[in-house]
Formats: sequence, C-alpha cells, structure tokens
Amino acid sequence: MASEAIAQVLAGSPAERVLDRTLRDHRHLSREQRQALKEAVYNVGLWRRRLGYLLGREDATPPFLLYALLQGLAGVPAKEAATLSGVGEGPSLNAAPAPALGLRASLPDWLADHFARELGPEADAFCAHLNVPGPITLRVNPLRISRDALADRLRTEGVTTRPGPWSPLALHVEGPRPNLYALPSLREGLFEVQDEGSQLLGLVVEARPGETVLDVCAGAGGKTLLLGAEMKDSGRLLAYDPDPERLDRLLQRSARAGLAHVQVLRMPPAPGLGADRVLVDAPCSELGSLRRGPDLRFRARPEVLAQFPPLQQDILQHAGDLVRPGGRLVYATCTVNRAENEDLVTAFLASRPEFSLVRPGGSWLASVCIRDGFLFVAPHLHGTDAFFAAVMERSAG
Ligand SMILES: C[S@@+](CC[C@H](N)C(=O)[O-])C[C@H]1O[C@@H](n2cnc3c(N)ncnc32)[C@H](O)[C@@H]1O
Repeated sequence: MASEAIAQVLAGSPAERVLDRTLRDHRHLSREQRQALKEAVYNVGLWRRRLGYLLGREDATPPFLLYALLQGLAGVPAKEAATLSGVGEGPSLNAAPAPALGLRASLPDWLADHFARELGPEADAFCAHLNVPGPITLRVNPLRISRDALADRLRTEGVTTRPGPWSPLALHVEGPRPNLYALPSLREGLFEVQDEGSQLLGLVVEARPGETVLDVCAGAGGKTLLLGAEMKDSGRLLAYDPDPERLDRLLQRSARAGLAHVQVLRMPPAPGLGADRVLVDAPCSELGSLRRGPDLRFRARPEVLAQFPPLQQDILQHAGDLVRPGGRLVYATCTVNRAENEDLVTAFLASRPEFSLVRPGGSWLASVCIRDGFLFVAPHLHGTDAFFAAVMERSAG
C-alpha cells in the first residue's frame, strides 16, 4: 500500500492528497498503521534524492527507496528493513558523504544551486532546515483575548503552547499535532493559524486605529485580519484580490474574528486613494515555505525564478500611487530570490524618488530579523518560514 502511494507521489501527485485518498480507501488500518503509512509516504517523498544517492541510482522503485529510508536514514537493521519494505535481499548502500548540496538536502540541483547563489555559506543550514517540518504557530486575535489568556484557554482544551520569540501575537503548539479545527476557541475567533514570519509581515505595516489601510494582495485575509486587529476594528480597512473565492473566505474569517470594518474590493482600487498604509503581499515563487510539504520542491520548476518580477513590479508601482504623502508602503514576499526581493525594491526606489526605505518594525522588531535594511527571517535563523519585507515611506512634500 505504501509503495503504491509513494509511486503516485513520485509521479507528481501532491503528497497530502495521495495520503488522504489512501487513508480514505483503507479505513480498516490501525492508528499505528496509519501513522507508519504517513511517515513512509512523507519521508520517501521528501528524501527521494538522498535515497537515490544511497542506492546509487536515481530511478529506484518505491520498495527500494523505502528500504534505503529505513536502513540508511532511520538506522533500522538491514534484514528488518528488507522485510518491512519487501525487497527480499537489501542492497548495500553508498557510505560516502553526498558530494553535492542537492543530494545532501534532497533538492533538485537547480534549486540547490539557486540557494547556494542566494545564501552563500548559509545555504547548507538553510536547506537542512527545509527538511524539518515547521512548527504549528497560532496568532492570537487581540480583539478577543490576550496571548496569555489564550494559552490558558487552549490548555483547558488539551493544547499546550509556548510564546513565539519574534511576534508578540505568536503561540507555538507543543507536542503532537492537535486537530485545531475542532477546537471551540478557533470557532470563537480567538486565534488563526499563521507562521510567525507571516505575522511579522503584517506587523511591520504598523497599522493604527482610525487610519486608512489597503491590503492590495489580500488573498483569504491572513494579513488583513491582523491589520484589522491592530486597527482595533476602526478606520477604513480595504482588501483587494483578483481571486473572488479568496475574498469570500476573507469575509467569513473577518466575521469570525469580530471585524466589522473590513471592506472587500472586487475591482482594483483607483489611483488617488491616499491611504496611510498600503501592504503588497505579492504573488511570488514561494520558495520560503518549501518545508510545508515534502514534495513542493520537486513540483517547482526553474522558470519560477523569473516568472514573477514583472507582475510584482507592476503591482508595486500601482500600489505606490495609492499611498498619501508621508504614508507607508510595505512590499513583502515568502520567497528567497533577490530578483523578487532586494533587486525588485531597489528598481522601484530608483524609479520613484519620492519613496525611501525605512527600518522595518521601528524599535519593537529584533535587529536579528533585519538584514541590509529589509526584514528577512528564515527557518535556519528564526525557526520561521522564509519571508522578506521592505518598508518604504513616501515623502511628505
Ligand atoms: C502571497 S498571496 C497573498 C496572501 C494573503 N495576503 C494572506 O496573508 O493570506 C498573493 C495574492 O496576490 C494575488 N494576486 C495575483 N495577482 C494580483 C494582482 N495583479 N494584483 C493584486 N493581487 C494579485 C493572488 O490572488 C494571491 O491571493
């Protein structure tokens, strides 16, 4: 059963979907068997390149990959690993350290090369952290409850948490993954699930009560909800996205969070809005969240590196027209790619002398979250997914 599911993942089907389908089709499995199946599919899907290296062939079949996982990475004795994976006699595994980053970290070579160019000596540590599942992080809804009170409430619901180190709104879930969506506290709008780095992107907007704030790539509202809470549900909070279904979800989530002042825009906002703050949480190559799925890295294509900058520059230029003199413009992505981050902002600033870069997060953001004047957080440094943000101010004159 595991081999069949692994074969589907190797052929390009999303691991989550394959697992869901397989578990649905085999409801008789015990809890332990379900867990074993999940681990086999997740880990072979993730480690396929490293396992291919151990076996000395890139085209190994699922039972052999499973054998290499059990024996080579999990340290199960050879005979037992062979029986469990059904390969008969287990082959001997390559004992030499993998010579290339792509093989060590189980990444396609183009992606490993990209991270090596982007991060230099940090690339190994960054890539190693892409192979460790990220924590489950919650963002408290301060309109409804404080962070400490939420932690107490969650404890009564059987969930233990600890405060996040970077965002004052973050709680990390400890222990086994709970079914958060079944918790009354979620239904009551006391929290949202949101990576701590993603929380920082919303917080560096520094939206204040009574202001006019525009979230121009609002999606389903991950940042909009945070902005609304920061504004204490006052002033004017506008949310635009070209995807109508995401905006529908945003409205549902706003209602749950107790936000009455969110105004959804179904058409792009017209120039001259004069907003105090505009957030561009841009569509991007999403290389900062590769640890969120075992197979995301194998489904990405090299073309993605050059796909977004023209659209991002276009969105940012239009967003610049919507900021009032003296107002702020925040550009953010969840990727590690200078062409979409530093270079894109530098080109924008060169074309728009009325904007200048300011330190993100004023005095509250830890300086280890700032690199070259930009917000930069990453799994190997901060335990978050990787995010980038630039905070810019429009001159008052
Ligand atoms: C990174 S996602 C935003 C996530 C969202 N802010 C959140 O926190 O949940 C980027 C969004 O940009 C939207 N988008 C794509 N093209 C756009 C455009 N031309 N103008 C504005 N938004 C666009 C996408 O539909 C997508 O929802």
